[in-house]
Amino acid sequence: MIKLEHVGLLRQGTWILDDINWQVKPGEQWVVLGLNGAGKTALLHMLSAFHFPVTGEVTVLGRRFGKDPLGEALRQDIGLVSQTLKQRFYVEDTAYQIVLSGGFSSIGLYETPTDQMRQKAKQLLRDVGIFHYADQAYEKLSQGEKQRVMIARSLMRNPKLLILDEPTTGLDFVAKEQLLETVESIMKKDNPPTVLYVTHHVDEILPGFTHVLMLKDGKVFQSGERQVLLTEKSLSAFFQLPLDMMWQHERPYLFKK
Ligand SMILES: Nc1ncnc2c1ncn2[C@@H]1O[C@H](COP(=O)(O)OP(=O)(O)OP(=O)(O)O)[C@@H](O)[C@H]1O
Repeated sequence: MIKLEHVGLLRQGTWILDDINWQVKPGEQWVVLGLNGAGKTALLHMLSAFHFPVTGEVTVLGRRFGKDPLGEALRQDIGLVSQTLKQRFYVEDTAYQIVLSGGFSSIGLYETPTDQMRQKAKQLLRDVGIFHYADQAYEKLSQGEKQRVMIARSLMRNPKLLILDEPTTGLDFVAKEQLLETVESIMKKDNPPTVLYVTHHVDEILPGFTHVLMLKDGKVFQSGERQVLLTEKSLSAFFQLPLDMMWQHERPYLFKK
């Protein structure tokens, strides 16, 4: 699905990604964990071909950067939900219209949707638990509902890769848990997309995630299976703090010692 070999990205004289080696195989579900400024967003934007590496080789969904067509051709297969790449919508657009527009490459509904697309948009609204807000103007929805609309929208074109960049930012506890439930349910479906879930928070590593990439100062600190990596020792070293870890409902929670 994804292969990065010795990848480096330079911005204003600083390597914001430095010698990244990372491979994501079909069937795996990944969390990308890192503190502020670790390079998580830079990495995601590279996978979506918004950044090109200065060094190394990047292959995403069988397309090798510098060799195969990228841009829209690649982004067709990637669902990206990111605060930094927030799409602009018309104020009066409803949740349903926004989800439906995900079936097209343009932001607005300039083309005529098929019946199949309309059915699909409705089903996705049900899947993310906000069908009852289908006709509500997007602008009037809460942050959590907006995020779920954006996730439903990103699933309209059956992406092979679904990238969620800090999707719980700004959500209250209830909205955050609802969003996490949505993410878990997407991963449990038949033939789910490969999810890359970016976060600062260890407790968002849901049971459905199989692997974790720990990114620090633009470098891979560790990467591998969730069960192997999530230990007090490795997380204490990662955060440079002595930590206690507790598992509840198959999710890890950290406490400073
Ligand atoms: N265009 C740029 N020019 C210079 N520095 C940049 C540029 N883009 C990002 N950076 C720097 O690269 C580093 C990584 O940024 P990035 O946004 O990828 O981090 P992040 O892990 O997503 O952080 P956060 O969790 O705060 O969103 C930061 O130190 C940032 O200031």
